[in-house]
Amino acid sequence: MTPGARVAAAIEILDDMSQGRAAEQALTRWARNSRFAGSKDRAAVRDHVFDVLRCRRTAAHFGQGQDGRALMIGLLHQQGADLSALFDGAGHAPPPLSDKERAFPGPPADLSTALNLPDWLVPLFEASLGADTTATAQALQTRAPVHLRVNVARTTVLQAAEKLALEGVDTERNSLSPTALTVTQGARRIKQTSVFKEGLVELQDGASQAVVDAIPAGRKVLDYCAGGGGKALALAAQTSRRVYAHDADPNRMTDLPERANRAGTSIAILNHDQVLKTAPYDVILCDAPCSGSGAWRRAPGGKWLLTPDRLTALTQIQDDILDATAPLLSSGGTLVYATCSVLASENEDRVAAFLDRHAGWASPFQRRFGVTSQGDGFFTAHLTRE
Ligand SMILES: C[S@@+](CC[C@H](N)C(=O)[O-])C[C@H]1O[C@@H](n2cnc3c(N)ncnc32)[C@H](O)[C@@H]1O
Repeated sequence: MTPGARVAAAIEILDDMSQGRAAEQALTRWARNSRFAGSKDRAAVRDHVFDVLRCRRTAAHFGQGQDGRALMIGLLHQQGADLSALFDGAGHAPPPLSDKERAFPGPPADLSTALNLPDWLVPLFEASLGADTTATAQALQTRAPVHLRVNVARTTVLQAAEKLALEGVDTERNSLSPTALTVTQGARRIKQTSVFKEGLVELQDGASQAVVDAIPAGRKVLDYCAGGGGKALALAAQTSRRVYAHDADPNRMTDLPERANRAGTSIAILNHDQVLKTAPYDVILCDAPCSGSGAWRRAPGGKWLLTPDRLTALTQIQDDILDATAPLLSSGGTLVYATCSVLASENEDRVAAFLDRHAGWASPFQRRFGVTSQGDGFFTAHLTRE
């Protein structure tokens, strides 16, 4: 496909999404109907669509509209692309720009458009992030870096990096975690490498790894919101641990046994009754469902779907999860709370509310991670009984 044809495909997909289809569904639908598209074409089209999702408001501002064509014109204008070369009507490229489309407006005057955030979220970002608000919102508009966790139970970081380089994946050390590598070249090849297939590395964000690194010693560990199991696998790589995984939605853990097997470790999956029967635990990790605002580079659709009501509902779920797990902790154990959110209402406020509800508890450790090249926005707090 020509660069113009890739833009036309992104326009088609964005228009499909305006009918209520999720990005992944719309991309899959397009790919199914476009067998001529090679893997590089699909990746380029996907990048266009996700770039728009990260910068939807400025794209609509510069493109002077909300449809796929306007959004792509606005995005490409922002990116400094040569629009007349892409919109030339040749082959499958979109038709040339009209005079109106070429009359680009100046920069947006209002802050929420400039920051590419919904209006209601700007005060929450400001209250949570203060002077870091603009930098965080801007970071959320960029493509997410790719990080790997080296399975140090099976290899060293140096050996993994050398083997990856031989298979065309270049990496450098990530400052947030001693097990983390940042991919600098060849990210799309990772899953085809023998290093990945043999379980020597896993895809995992740097800050997510740092959250696990900070978890205190303790043999019996319950990952209560295990999801896909990224953190459970990182915990299981610490050979001193026995890791149990639970999730309210067991389907989310379907791949976990196979991933644990590939990593040469094992994780016991527990349903709710088994969680109660197996208690107490030395450590309980509550990587709670959250807005995902620290990871909106990866899943930008969430930025536009979050509502004030949904955020309030999430904070109630976060409180409920902490209340449900606190009694399952052994004496001297640590309850670890974590989110990939940058909002204080999901982070420090939840810890404060927990301490208000539970006399005799303290939070000896809290850490926030900003949205950077080294990791997503995360928060973690340790809760202990005094
Ligand atoms: C942030 S994700 C977990 C990500 C995972 N820990 C990882 O590192 O890959 C949150 C998970 O919490 C689960 N969840 C939601 N409500 C829950 C509840 N009340 N009890 C347990 N898990 C819950 C969701 O199904 C989701 O998989």
